[in-house]
Amino acid sequence: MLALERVSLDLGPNQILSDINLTVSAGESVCLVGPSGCGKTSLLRLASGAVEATSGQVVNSFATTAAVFQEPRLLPWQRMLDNIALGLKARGVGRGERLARARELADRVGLADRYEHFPHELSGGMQQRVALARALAVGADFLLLDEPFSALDVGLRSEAQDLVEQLVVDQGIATLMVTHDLTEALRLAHRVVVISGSPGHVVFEHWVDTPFTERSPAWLYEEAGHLLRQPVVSESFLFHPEPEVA
Ligand SMILES: Nc1ncnc2c1ncn2[C@@H]1O[C@H](COP(=O)(O)OP(=O)(O)OP(=O)(O)O)[C@@H](O)[C@H]1O
Repeated sequence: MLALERVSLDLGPNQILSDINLTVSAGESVCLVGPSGCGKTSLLRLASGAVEATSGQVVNSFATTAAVFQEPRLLPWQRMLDNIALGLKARGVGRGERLARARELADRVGLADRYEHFPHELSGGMQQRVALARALAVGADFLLLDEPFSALDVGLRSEAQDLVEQLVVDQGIATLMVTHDLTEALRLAHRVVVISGSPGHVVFEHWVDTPFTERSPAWLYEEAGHLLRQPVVSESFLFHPEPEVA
């Protein structure tokens, strides 16, 4: 389980996050949405242990946490299988065993015919699937996903979402995912958390009770419409221009 209790974060002179209470339970998928700059990535960095809270408590009791970012961050000089096996190498797993495991994962993310390809020989969507397989290779029971599909076109994006849905539904992997896209959040989450303001704080939480199999495109748009009718949610998504200085 991940638990943030009354967490605040200052970076330099600025308070970025204020009084955040947030939990992610085993097997739970939580999506964070909110306007640009409200501190969503900073919250993931707190969850990963990359930064420390200025006050409050962050407890991550998942066995293995792994992260996937907006850009795939693959090693360009390594073939696809070696990229997937990177974390296993760092953990001292022998070459034969780690490549066997990497092959298994490449098959699972639909890249069975690309074992020997270098990253530049793969499409953006394929590279992102490699990044996901690399996170899974280390046996992660908790995935931090920072807008992992925002650079993909609509078709690839939907494919990648299917993959995350499988991880959540079939394998019970817990996820904390940042997205700008409310329909993506509604498709993949058990719970949608809206963050807003400066400093960022949780303004709304929405439990999605509809089973994953029943979340059709029509349902997603209707549900997003419902959510956006909540004033606190629509205000978060509105553009607030900086007041002009005379
Ligand atoms: N290392 C840092 N030092 C100082 N300020 C920082 C640092 N990193 C981020 N910030 C500031 O913290 C605020 C929140 O940034 P963060 O990237 O967490 O927001 P976000 O909600 O993920 O934004 P976006 O949706 O645009 O990716 C921003 O104002 C940013 O400028």
